[in-house]
This record gives sequence, C-alpha cells and structure tokens, in this order.
Amino acid sequence: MQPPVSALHTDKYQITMMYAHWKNGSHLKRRAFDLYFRSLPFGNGYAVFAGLERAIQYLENLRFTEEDIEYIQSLDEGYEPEFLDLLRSFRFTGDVWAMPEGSIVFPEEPLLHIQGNIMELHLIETALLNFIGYQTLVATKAARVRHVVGDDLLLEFGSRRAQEKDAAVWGARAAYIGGFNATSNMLAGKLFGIPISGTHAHAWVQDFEHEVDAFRAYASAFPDQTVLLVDTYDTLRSGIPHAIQVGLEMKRQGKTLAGIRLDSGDLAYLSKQARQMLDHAGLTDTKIVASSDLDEHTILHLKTQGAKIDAWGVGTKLITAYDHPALGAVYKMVARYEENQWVPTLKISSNPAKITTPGLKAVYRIIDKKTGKARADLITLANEKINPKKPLLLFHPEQTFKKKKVKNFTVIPLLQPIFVGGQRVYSLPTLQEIKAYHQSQLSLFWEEYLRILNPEEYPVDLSQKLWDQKQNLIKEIYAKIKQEMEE
Ligand SMILES: Nc1ncnc2c1ncn2[C@@H]1O[C@H](COP(=O)(O)OP(=O)(O)OP(=O)(O)O)[C@@H](O)[C@H]1O
Ligand SMILES: O=P(O)(O)OC[C@H]1O[C@H](OP(=O)(O)OP(=O)(O)O)[C@H](O)[C@@H]1O
Ligand SMILES: O=C(O)c1cccnc1
Ligand SMILES: [Mg+2]
Repeated sequence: MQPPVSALHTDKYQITMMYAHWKNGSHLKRRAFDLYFRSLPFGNGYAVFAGLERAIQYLENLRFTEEDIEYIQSLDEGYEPEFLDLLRSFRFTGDVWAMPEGSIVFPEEPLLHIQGNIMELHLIETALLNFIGYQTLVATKAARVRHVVGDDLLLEFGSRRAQEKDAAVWGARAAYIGGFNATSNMLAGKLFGIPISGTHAHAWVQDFEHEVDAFRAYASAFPDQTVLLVDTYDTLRSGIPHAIQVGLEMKRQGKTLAGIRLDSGDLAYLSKQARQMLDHAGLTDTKIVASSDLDEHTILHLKTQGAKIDAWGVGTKLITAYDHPALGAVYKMVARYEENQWVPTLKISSNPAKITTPGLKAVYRIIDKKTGKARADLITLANEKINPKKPLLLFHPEQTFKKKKVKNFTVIPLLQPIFVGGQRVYSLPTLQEIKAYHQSQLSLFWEEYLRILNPEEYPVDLSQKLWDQKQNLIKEIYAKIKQEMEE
C-alpha cells in the first residue's frame, strides 16, 4: 500500500468550482462524468488500460487533512468556515464503473464512468487523469515492446530516467502489466510483488585495477546469477574474453555464467560476435542481455539484423513514453440528474471528433462466435439491450455510410462496477491476474489490429439509439442558441 494521495493533488479550479457550487447551493446535485481518450498513442492500434488500482486507492482514502484545510484557509480567497467544515468531513460517496486493468481499450470508450455529487466529481478529475493517462501510456508502450520480442525476457530499467519517483514505481507496474517480465526498481518489487532483476554497472568494473578481477569478484558474490557487463573498456577485445575466462572458472566449479550484458555499440554485430565467442568456449547456456536506449523500433531492427540477444533492458524510452508523452485523456460531464431522471448533456466543439457523446452509456465488445475474435466495440445507451439472436447493424459514427451486419456473435460488457455509494464493491485482482487478463484479451484481436506499424483501425461504433440521442441533442442546442439570439 502506498501512502495516501493528498486531496490537494488537484487543480485550483476544482476547489473554486466546489466552493462556487456550495455558495450556489448546488454542490450536492448529482452528475455523471466519463473518462476517456480521443486518439491512440504511438500510432498503436489499441491501448492497454492501467491505473485503476491507484485510482481506487485514491478514492477510498480521499480526505482533507487539517493541514490541507489550513492551507486552503491561508489562501485568503474568502472561503467561508462552513465550507471548510464541509471539506473536513469530505468522503467520496459516488458510484464508479471501470474497465478492468489490462483491458484492450480504444478512443472514445468510457474507461471510467462516475456518478456522484458535482463537488466530489470536480475534485477527483485531475488525479484520475494523472494516474490513468500515465499508466495507460506506459502499459501500451510496454505492449508494443512485447509485441516485437516474442517470448524474450523483458527487463524494465527506467527508474533513473523516469519523471520522478511515482512515475518510476507505477510505471514499473504498468510495464509489467503490458508484458515486461521484471523491473530493476526494488520499491516496485516490494510494493507490488513484481519480480526484480538486474546486473551491475560500469562503476563496478571501474573500481578494480583489472576488469577480470571485477568479474571474478562479482561472480564469487553471486555465483548463481552472474551477469557481467562487458562494454566498460573494449567489448570484443577485453570484456567478452574476460567474461569467458571467468565463465570457464565458474564452470570448473560446477557453476554457470548466467549472462553478459552489452550496453553500447552496434548491438547486432556485437551480440553475434559474443554468441560465437561464448559458444566456441563451450558457454552455450550463457545468455546475452542488451540495453542502450532501446525501444520497440530499435529492437525490431536488431531482430531483423539477426542479433543474438536473449533479454532486453529497456529504460528511458519506455518509462517516459518518449515518443508520445501524454495520452490526452479527458473527463467530461455526460449527464445531469434533474427531477428524478438523467438528462444527457454535451460539449460542442468545432471539431466534430471533440463533441462529447452524451448520456449514461454501456460499452460492449462484439465477439464473432465462429472465430472467437472481436469484430467491434459498441457503445450504447446504459439501459439498451443487445439481442445476440438478431443480426446487429453496425455503422461508423462519422462516416455513417460505412456499415456492416454482424450475425452469430456474443457480447461482453466492458465496464465493471467498482464503487457503489462510495463503498468499493470490486475486489482488486492480483497483479498476476491483471497481467494474465491482459494476455487473454490480446488473443481476442486479429493481428491486423495488433501490429505496431499502421495497424488497421478497430471499429468503435455507437448504437443507433445513442447516435440519435447525440444528433438530437446537437440539434436542440443549436436551435436553442438560435432562439436566444433572436430574442
Ligand atoms: N545494429 C544496430 N542497429 C540499429 N540501432 C542500433 C544498433 N546497435 C545499437 N543501436 C542503437 O543505436 C543507438 C546507439 O547510441 P550511441 O551511438 O549514442 O551510443 P552507444 O553506442 O550506446 O555508446 P555510448 O553509450 O558509449 O554513448 C542506441 O539507441 C542503440 O539502441
Ligand atoms: O538506455 P536505457 O533504455 O535508458 O536503459 C537504462 C540505461 O541505464 C543505464 O545506463 P547509465 O545510467 O549507466 O547511463 P548511460 O548508459 O547513458 O551511460 C544502463 O546501462 C542503460 O544504458
Ligand atoms: O541492472 C541493470 O543492469 C540496470 C538497472 C538499471 C539501469 N540500467 C541497468
Ligand atoms: Mg546506456
């Protein structure tokens, strides 16, 4: 368990809106928000949802401490004492639905749907977007790396380059969900039970007069898990020969040199040379680990060059989501509860893709019974039923002439209840279960959606009823604006 996240981990405007609602007497009005993203990162065909556990911990422990209240008071913004009292007794009381962590998710799908009073719904926006945006990015990047390495071992080495501590620790967890086997971060190992793994640094070698003495001393400290870093001076002429020398000494003692690590230079050439040299010396069980600014692209190139690499250490480019550093997730109001019913609401934009989809919704994955593969995701009204016995007409939400009829299918609802009335009703899966769930979900998709370059766009459609509701609301809003202009 991590220390609780402060209630002040939010933007000022959330607190000012909470106060203004309280002054207005509207702070307990019931509202609904969706959290989703609009476009996929890294040019990938899907994203891997992560960050839910952190979000759950946050909501369960959300409190204003006396120090937080003192700070708000000290701002001299005229907050009345009764409002501060309200904050003192603040607890999250809302209802939450979410996709399970490890889910394969797509743009426009509600990843979280939250109902509650407007005050609490404002407060939590920033933290939820912060956790889920980052962890989903890293899990997705990790899945891309996993996609190109097949079954090779993947080690997460990014802590030193992460954007601060929380990113290192939760990023390690997200990488594990997305397909990494281990992390070098000890704290992530302790907190989450992720396998930890590591070799040694150049400084270990530099600390000895002779490279071979450094290797020998390391091997005698860790005879069962010796991985030697061979590029401190000269990989081919010094590092590998010295590693072989120590490897043979180990062999005579009945031990195996577990591996060598290459951390610079031409990794394809060096790994092929290293493999030959190790094999020639009879060290065929010694593995080759590579690290050095790797990502899915360099790894793919190294593979096509025939690199003889068994395990990959990936740091900076994974943990910082280097080539797409923000998911751009958003949190938008979709309905207001007025006179005992939910009234859909939307935000208009000149960019049609940015017009929100109003109302309470459900998300289904449509699975072809014959192939067992996903055909499309369908967002419907919350109370809409899909009859799997009747053919289902799917159409593109913008280019509506693009249609397809689906028969012989099953539907999987994607949103799960997480909180009811502020109480958690969801039992947290273990990290192993999340990882396994992610793998099982990948197998529902055709390779065309999974490849890392120019994947096919997976269809995410709106049901006819939801589509109609959205169009009608857009028309209504424009009619109202016109009327108000004329008055
Ligand atoms: N055969 C290869 N094909 C394509 N890219 C490679 C190959 N070998 C290594 N790379 C990549 O090329 C880059 C090499 O980086 P660079 O030349 O800056 O430093 P380096 O070789 O790691 O040396 P140092 O760490 O000493 O600066 C890394 O991103 C590495 O992953
Ligand atoms: O390359 P990454 O994917 O970020 O993986 C982590 C890097 O961290 C270590 O390097 P170190 O901090 O010693 O620095 P350097 O390799 O840049 O010299 C390690 O040797 C890797 O090169
Ligand atoms: O264990 C390693 O080899 C390691 C750990 C962190 C960063 N670079 C390498
Ligand atoms: Mg390096």
